[in-house]
Formats: sequence, structure tokens, C-alpha cells
Amino acid sequence: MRALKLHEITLADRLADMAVDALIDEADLSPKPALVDRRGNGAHSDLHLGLMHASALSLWPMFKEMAEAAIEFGEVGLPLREALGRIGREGEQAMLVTTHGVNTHRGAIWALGLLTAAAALEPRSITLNAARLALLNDRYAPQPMSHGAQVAQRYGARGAREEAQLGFPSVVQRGLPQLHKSRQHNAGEQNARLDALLAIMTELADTCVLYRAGPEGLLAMQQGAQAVLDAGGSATLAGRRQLHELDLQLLALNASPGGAADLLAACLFIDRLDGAL
Ligand SMILES: CC(C)(COP(=O)(O)OP(=O)(O)OC[C@H]1O[C@@H](n2cnc3c(N)ncnc32)[C@H](O)[C@@H]1O)[C@@H](O)C(=O)NCCC(=O)NCCS
Ligand SMILES: Nc1ncnc2c1ncn2[C@@H]1O[C@H](COP(=O)(O)OP(=O)(O)OP(=O)(O)O)[C@@H](O)[C@H]1O
Repeated sequence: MRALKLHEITLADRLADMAVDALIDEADLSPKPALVDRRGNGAHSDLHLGLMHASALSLWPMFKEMAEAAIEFGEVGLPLREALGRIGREGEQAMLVTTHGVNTHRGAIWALGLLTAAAALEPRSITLNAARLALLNDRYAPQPMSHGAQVAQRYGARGAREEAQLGFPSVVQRGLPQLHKSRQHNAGEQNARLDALLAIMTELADTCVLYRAGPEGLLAMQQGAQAVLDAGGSATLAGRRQLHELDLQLLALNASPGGAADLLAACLFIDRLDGAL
């Protein structure tokens, strides 16, 4: 009888699993203010939960390839940075084929791509190495007038690039501590994740919100998120009422916090990795 040859599970496979799981968990988490979730499409006419799932799954080979590149190059440097840029751009194309041209996960490819590569290099200094990678200039990256670039010009806002270059302060200083705190207070896992998202929203210059709703929208997002946490968080009735208010307010402003959602996925990825070490 011929022996069955089993596929060996590699570190790159596991990291790709964790990155995709983080994206699926972020999409499923409900009720998120003005974002795609189990209830509906939030402020996005072109998105829905099934599309977010399909998009997340389409990115699995890309995350695996990024982890493999990190293992192969073995250190932070321009060769790895430029390989990640190429793999990320190809991943974005795969995403756009899956979604028929809709931007479901552009920001997430950036944040989770860097973190996946950094985790493959050295799981214990992941945000530091992700930042060092983000600081390197990819000579082949196109410089399109993206929404982020437009609001950076108009409002001087710190966007996805700078968040990564600073080592993801919204995740390290806001999201993760709030996730742990709400868990300690027995909020329940879904509420703890919602609280982590809100903590990220309290200070983030989310360029998705700025592009769609200007500084007024950004202020509404930051203050509304703080109000939910001040009222006791998502696990309390008072907090839930504030969260409902915030959802209505952001929907009225068409202000979807897509950047905060990406950073929640980054937060869940790091949390999962910490649990697996
Ligand atoms: C740096 C990126 C994110 C482009 O940023 P830019 O602000 O110019 O683009 P864009 O307006 O499309 O926004 C990107 C997305 O980031 C997210 N985002 C918005 N604000 C923030 C923020 N403050 N912090 C983190 N993420 C944010 C949102 O989801 C948004 O849709 C990236 O897409 C990029 O450079 N791609 C080129 C290919 C590449 O090098 N890939 C490498 C993958 S490792
Ligand atoms: N659950 C979610 N719901 C909506 N957006 C999300 C969610 N999770 C992550 N995002 C992020 O939000 C971004 C989508 O935002 P947006 O639709 O504003 O993009 P855009 O194509 O730049 O803008 P527009 O739709 O205004 O043309 C994606 O890059 C994605 O990474």
C-alpha cells in the first residue's frame, strides 16, 4: 500500500491562518459602528459580509508568501521590503479579482502584511520589526493620489503608512490594553473586541473617515467612541446605548472607520500570536 504523504504544516501556513482568521473575526464582529458586520453593510454601498469573507480568504496565499519571504531573507532590509511590496501589490490584484474591483482590504493588506512578515522573522518584537520594514522605501511602489494621500495633503493627517512606521501605536497603546482590560472585567469576548475597536477609534486619524466626512466626521468618531467607553463599554446597557447613537451618527455622516477596523484585525492577530507562543 502506498503511504499517504501528508502536507507538512509550516510556520508560514500558521501565520497565514492567523492573519485570515483575524480578518474574518473583525468582519464578523457586531455591532460595529458604520462598518460591514453581521447586521449589514454599514456605510458601504459596495460591500457586504460575504464579500469581506471571500476577500479575506483570497489573501491567504499572499500572507503565506510574505511569511516565506521573511524567512528566506531572514532580516529587515530593502530586499525583504521590496519583496513584500511586490507580493502585497499582487495580493491586492487577487483581492480585486475576487471582489470585482471593490476595495475590501487594502489597508489590511498593508498592516497585516507587515505584521505577518515581522512575526515570521521574530515573533517577540513584531511591531518593532514591522515599523522598521515600513520605514524602508520601496523603490517600485507606485505613488497614486490615493484617498489617504489626498487627505494627508488637505488636513496633514497621519495615515496608514505613518501608523505602521510608528510601530502601530493605536494597537499597542489603545487596542490591546483595552482588549485585556475588558476581558479582565468579564465583558465577554465579543464585547472586549468591540471595546478594543472603540479604544482604537478614540485617537486615530482614520483617513477613510476624513476622506468621506472631513474633520467633523473624525471628531464625531473619536468623541463618540470615548463616550461608549466612558459609559462602561459595550457590555453595559448605557454603553450599548451610546454605541447605537454612534452607529446612527456615523451612518448619517457616511463616515466608515475602515482604518480602525484594519487596526482591530491587527490587534486580534497579535493577540492570537501571543496566545500561540
Ligand atoms: C500604505 C498603503 C496602505 C497606502 O496608503 P494610502 O493612505 O496612500 O492609501 P489609501 O487611501 O488607499 O488607504 C489605505 C487604507 O488604510 C487604512 N487606514 C486609514 N487610516 C489609517 C490609519 N490612520 N492607520 C492605519 N490604517 C489606516 C484604511 O483601510 C484605508 O482604506 C498601502 O496600500 C501601500 O502603500 N500599498 C502599496 C503596495 C505595497 O507596498 N504593499 C506592501 C504590503 S506589505
Ligand atoms: N468591516 C469592515 N467594513 C468596512 N471597511 C473595512 C472593514 N474592515 C476593514 N475595512 C477597511 O476599510 C477600507 C474600505 O474603505 P473605503 O470604502 O472608504 O475605501 P475606498 O475605496 O478608499 O473609499 P470609497 O468607498 O469611499 O470609494 C478597506 O481598505 C478595508 O481595509
